[in-house]
Amino acid sequence: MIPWRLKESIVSLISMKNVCQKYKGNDFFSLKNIDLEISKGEILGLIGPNGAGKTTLIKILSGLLVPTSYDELKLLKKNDKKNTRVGLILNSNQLYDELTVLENIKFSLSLFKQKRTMDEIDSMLKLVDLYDRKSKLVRTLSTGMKQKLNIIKTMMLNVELLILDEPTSGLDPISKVEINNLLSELSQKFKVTVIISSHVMNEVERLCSRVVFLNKGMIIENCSMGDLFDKFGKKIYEIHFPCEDGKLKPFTENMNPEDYIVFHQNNSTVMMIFHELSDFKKFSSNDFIESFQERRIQLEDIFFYYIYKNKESVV
Ligand SMILES: Nc1ncnc2c1ncn2[C@@H]1O[C@H](COP(=O)(O)OP(=O)(O)OP(=O)(O)O)[C@@H](O)[C@H]1O
Repeated sequence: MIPWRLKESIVSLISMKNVCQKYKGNDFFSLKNIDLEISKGEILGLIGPNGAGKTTLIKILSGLLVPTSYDELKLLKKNDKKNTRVGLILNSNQLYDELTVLENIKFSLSLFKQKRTMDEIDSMLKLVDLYDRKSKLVRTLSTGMKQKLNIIKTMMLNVELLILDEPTSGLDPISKVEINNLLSELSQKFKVTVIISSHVMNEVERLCSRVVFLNKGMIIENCSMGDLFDKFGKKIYEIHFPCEDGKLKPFTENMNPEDYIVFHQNNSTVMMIFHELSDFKKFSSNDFIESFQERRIQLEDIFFYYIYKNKESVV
């Protein structure tokens, strides 16, 4: 079972205070005043719209980028044997297509001066159903198989922190589920800390124990998945109106603006109400409404909430 709540004995793996990043030539900060603690064993979901700063943060976490300024920056350094402790899997092919599956693993091990027995390699290959393909050239693998190989190859380096940028991008729904199951299994089996940056909200919701929400370079939410859903309640009411904002006033005038968002989608105005709605009959029975739906709240709804609140779109 995926843990929703963080365990009591929290050991901090990474800690940063007031981290800022401004790229050369930009007149804005890509990251602004970032305070973040990452604990051992957690699966952290990094979410936010395009350009929010997720990749920039990942680069800093993996030591690829030194931020413009910071008050504190405790990252995972190479250990005494000079082995890497951070595995970074970017949204690109990090394999050698003209080498076999096994050769790719062996090359990676030798590059990072790590040793694995053939039994250990075989058991990892079996874990991801690639054992029968170990002598095949990587270019003959599907995108999903390549991603699985990328992940186990990195895990065999004994990393303590695995960072993945869009790990399921370009994969079919089955492969997506398989990759997420693999990450969950690896986290539990090897106690590795996992950070994933993703736009696929239902995956983050299912996989991650904590979520960090970035917007315009700032952290606007950072809490356990359980606490986030406690905050927003269990249900959501989604109401579609014909596209005439003015007519919404009778519906919204007695409501707390913090409880709902309004935005346009196709030819409709969509209203999402986030807390128990006392008098929802007035919505469901109104002729003016195109559709009224009561459903379980999802992370994607909360994502919408933060984005539209940030745009001050409340009617
Ligand atoms: N090397 C760079 N030089 C200048 N600006 C950059 C550079 N890298 C990123 N940026 C800018 O910093 C901001 C944050 O970019 P970043 O790639 O971190 O966002 P992101 O959340 O990963 O976006 P996406 O979801 O689209 O991948 C953007 O405005 C981007 O244009």
